[in-house]
Amino acid sequence: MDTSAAWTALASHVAEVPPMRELFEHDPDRFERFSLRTCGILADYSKNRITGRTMDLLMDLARAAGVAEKIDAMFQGYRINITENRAVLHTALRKNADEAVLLDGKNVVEDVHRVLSRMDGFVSRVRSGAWQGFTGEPICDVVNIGIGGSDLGPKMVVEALDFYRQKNLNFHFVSNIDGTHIARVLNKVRPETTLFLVASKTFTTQETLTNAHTARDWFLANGGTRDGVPLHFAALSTNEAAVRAFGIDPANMFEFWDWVGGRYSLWSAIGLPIALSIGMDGFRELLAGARDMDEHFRTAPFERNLPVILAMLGVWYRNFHVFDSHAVLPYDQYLEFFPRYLQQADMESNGKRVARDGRDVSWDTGPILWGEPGTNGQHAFYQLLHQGTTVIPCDFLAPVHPLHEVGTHHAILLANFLAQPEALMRGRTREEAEAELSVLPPEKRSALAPHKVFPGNRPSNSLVYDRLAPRVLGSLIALYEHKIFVQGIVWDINSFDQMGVELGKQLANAILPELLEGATGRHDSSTAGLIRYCLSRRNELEE
Ligand SMILES: O=P(O)(O)OC[C@H]1O[C@H](O)[C@H](O)[C@@H](O)[C@@H]1O
Repeated sequence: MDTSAAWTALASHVAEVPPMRELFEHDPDRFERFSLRTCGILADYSKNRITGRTMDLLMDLARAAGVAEKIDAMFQGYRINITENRAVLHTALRKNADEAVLLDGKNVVEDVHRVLSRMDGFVSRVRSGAWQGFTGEPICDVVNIGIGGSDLGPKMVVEALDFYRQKNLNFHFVSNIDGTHIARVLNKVRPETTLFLVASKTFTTQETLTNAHTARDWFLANGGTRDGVPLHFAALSTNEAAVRAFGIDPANMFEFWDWVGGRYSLWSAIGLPIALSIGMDGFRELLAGARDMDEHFRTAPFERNLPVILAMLGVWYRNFHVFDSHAVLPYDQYLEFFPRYLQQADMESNGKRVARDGRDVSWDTGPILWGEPGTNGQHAFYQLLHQGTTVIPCDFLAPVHPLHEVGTHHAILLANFLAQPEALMRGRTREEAEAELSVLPPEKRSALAPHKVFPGNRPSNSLVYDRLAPRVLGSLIALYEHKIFVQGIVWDINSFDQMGVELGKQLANAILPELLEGATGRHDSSTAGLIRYCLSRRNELEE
């Protein structure tokens, strides 16, 4: 990859791009040239270190990497997850019922809509109160027990769309094996009125099964009856045998399939908490928004294709400027969990070091992704964004309209949302800094001025949508999914496995009996020392 003509051309082009301030001064149409409206989102990518030629070269690289062919292959259900020999078909989860996607000769869209209509029935019964707990009371609290993709997506969307939530239902998400997590939730709910959704693609995940057992024990110890279990426990999974073995009736299981990656699963039965919160119509709107973006991604020419553009800008920074991280900064409190959700989507997908053929890559792959809502972040880490020695490309997101009616908050929020990318791009020169300090005596001025200089030329994208609603949220999430996909193609990695999470799990399984039985196995002196310390300190504390 890094020896291709497109790659080499980009490598020598880096030095040719003037600072952004200059580019804006010389081109009054820069915003028009480098912005795009699609799927309810205005994306301004003009505050990037790019010229028209940069974009041409980046699109050459995308073409050389075979992005167009790979997009087709994904949508058609080819087994592009090569290490697991699986298709990658989260896009089939949002197809209309009259469309078809064939996998091994079977139309998977039929399965998708069969499960959607089962979800529909369940959702309306729970929301209307027709679904009753073991004492005949309706459900008030839904506790989703899952981790990773079986937690982050539904949790992020339920929170993001809380405005649309049916207000007599409350949602809780338990993921961590740390018992504190479930204990705190169980303290807030009543067994009579609580519905537990055990969400796990594999239904073998230690955290989820442990938490689910704890929830069931709590239910039975607090007045719940064995006959009542089916009224209070449902499973969202691909693994019917394991669901049965756990004791959940398959009638209460909402199914999905191995061609849905965990981090791409919120569109499947894993989205049941979303549907319970905003209703099935809202959930279908979310799917429709993702479908809008799928269509855009599949059909728009690369030059006007938002996921491709954002992906290639990311490649530009990661590989040709060697910037390590990428910040996602929603100026929308409802998107509080969006960066955290994207961490799994992006870092589990593209945190890879071998190419598809198993050879070590000689180029950088996925960046560190992180972020917090604005304006909070401004009062925490933006100092580094503006004046630190490292450059962090940012995505700023904001709604034009708020979903509340409190005072002038939204204008202030938007002013900040607009000012930060401007400040990052423009910076402040030494002369400007000195001019601002003109009231000071010259020696004080020159002592202070360097601290007030902002280098500027720091890149960002701004994404603006009307107001946060299911449809545009669906488009936004799918935008990032496809961006990650394109980058994985360019980096020639398999974005769809996650083998890097295995080793730690295996070692934890080896250490657990040592902690329970008090014997130390074979470890390096650091790990052995820590185990010994924990065991002896625990004994002392328990005395
Ligand atoms: O849904 P589950 O099978 O319980 O998996 C939950 C999570 O577990 C693993 O650690 C994977 O790295 C994640 O990709 C996955 O989302």
